[in-house]
Amino acid sequence: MDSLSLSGICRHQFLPITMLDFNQSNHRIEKAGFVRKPETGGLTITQVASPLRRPVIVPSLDNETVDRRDRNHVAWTSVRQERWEGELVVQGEIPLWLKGTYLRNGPGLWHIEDYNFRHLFDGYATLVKLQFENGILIAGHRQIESEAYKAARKNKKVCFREFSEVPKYENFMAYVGDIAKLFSGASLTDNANTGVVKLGDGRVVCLTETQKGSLVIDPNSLETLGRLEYSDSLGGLIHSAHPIVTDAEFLTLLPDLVNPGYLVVRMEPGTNERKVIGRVNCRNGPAPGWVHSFPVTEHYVVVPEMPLRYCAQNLLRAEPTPLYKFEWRPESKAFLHVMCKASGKIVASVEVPLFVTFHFINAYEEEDEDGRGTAIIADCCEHNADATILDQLRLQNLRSFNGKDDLLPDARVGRFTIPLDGSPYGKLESALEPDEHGRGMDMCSINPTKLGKKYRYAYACGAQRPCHFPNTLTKLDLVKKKAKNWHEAGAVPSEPFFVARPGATEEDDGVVISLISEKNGNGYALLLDGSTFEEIARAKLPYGLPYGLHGCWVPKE
Ligand SMILES: CC1=C[C@H](O/C=C(C)\C=C\C2=C(C)CCCC2(C)C)OC1=O
Ligand SMILES: CC(/C=C/C=O)=C\C=C\O
Ligand SMILES: [Fe+2]
Repeated sequence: MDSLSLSGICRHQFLPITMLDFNQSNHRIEKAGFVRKPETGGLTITQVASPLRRPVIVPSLDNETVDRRDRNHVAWTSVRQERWEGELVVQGEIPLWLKGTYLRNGPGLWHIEDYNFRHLFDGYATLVKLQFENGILIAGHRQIESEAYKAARKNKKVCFREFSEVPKYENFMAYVGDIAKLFSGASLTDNANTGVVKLGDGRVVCLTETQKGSLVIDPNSLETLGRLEYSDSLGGLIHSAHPIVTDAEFLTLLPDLVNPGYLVVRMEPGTNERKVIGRVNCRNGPAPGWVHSFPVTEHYVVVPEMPLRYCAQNLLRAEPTPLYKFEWRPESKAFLHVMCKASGKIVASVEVPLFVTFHFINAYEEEDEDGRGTAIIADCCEHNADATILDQLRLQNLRSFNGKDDLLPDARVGRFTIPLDGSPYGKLESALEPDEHGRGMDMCSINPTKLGKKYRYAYACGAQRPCHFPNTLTKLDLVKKKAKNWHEAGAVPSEPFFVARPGATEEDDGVVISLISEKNGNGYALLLDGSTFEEIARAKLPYGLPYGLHGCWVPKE
């Protein structure tokens, strides 16, 4: 679908409710109805029209006026306008019990003026919503108004330190000044582009790795309401991008880069105060391992100490390194620490084989016949101890897929066994044969009622080779050690998100939601049955959206 046909389709099928294009402040309009192609730096002019017959952006990396659909996948192309909302036409049937809003966050804008970002994780946050009620689906997206995003729009340049992008310094003194601001956190980004969570008190918060990037949003309008200011004095600048959030608590890890270790903290609903449960000192190495996520069981928090360590030197650099703010330190080894949630005491600390993970899937306690805990099982999307996955997520690599070369490094469901009898070593094995899911594995969800408990099913993205990025939706049966894969040629699906049917007794009784970015530039919301993993509904969006990372469910009360 091109932008000209968008106008017709929108009026008849998508019923746009609101729309705002980027042209008003972000991109120069050469003349009415024409825009400079923003990602080229070239002068090619493309005529476009929007549902309201105002000019909108057709982002392209090409320097010629060609059909961009053949060249650059919409998954890796900046979102074309600031916001949109409208009702979608549904093919199939949305279950009537599905009442609420699925929110998905992710980096959706990878350029400022003519400057193009390099890494997937640098993009300014785009929040997407799918509101389900009575079989009707209203969709929308909107940019999150972080200080970093607003400053970049206003000043037409990167103003804060992002995942890999840093502001361009006019001279050495400006660089030194910015480094000084790094220690206070002032120069760090608040671009909350990673996840979105609903706290027990109803607040909905978008998150990233920086603590200042905890932004409260309105789940209906997607408006940015303000920063969640933590009222404690725990300090530190960073935290895990994936807190464990339930109606009862918000648990997270605060890495300590000065005295290598992690604080395990807990925040009650209705407060902004995190309280320390306990501290884990690193067993090895000059800095803590990256804690993008961590798992919990019913009684314990598992703190991972990966050989992929934060690196102060790389943090200070003006240009990205292959491992960005991290470094690979195999000699520092890998450990898992187990902390009792009630007492803060460390009950186990074991060395494990080297590993690399972004995402833990779940964890649970194993017991003997007398109900005594014998071990903890912790599952994660494990990248075969190869940190190069981080560099594979450069946009140039993602955009360069030609349908032939197979560049996605192998990954698996890594299953750790942590003995609770004082043994010094833990085990790491594949939970199922990785060929079951094409040796790709990331972006996982489970039935939230199984959090910290023995579970059977997980949903994630696997791979149909050849590919550069996970491209299947996969249901994992961890008991039968089998996977069922959904795949559509050329499509990039985002994290399959499981929503349980109210009153369900079976673990997989529910739906799985994903947003699909298609090869031809289109996109749709997809609903699969959680049990059969067959399609139950899909609804075409007015235009394909960029890839997004993590989501949450806000039930309608
Ligand atoms: C994954 C993933 C990437 C994205 O990260 C965003 C930022 C701003 C991360 C910044 C940093 C590190 C990754 C390491 C230590 C310092 C700091 C600069 C805060 O969010 C994600 O979830
Ligand atoms: C997209 C991704 C990690 C996202 C982190 O939040 C990993 C994909 C790897 O295969
Ligand atoms: Fe993540």
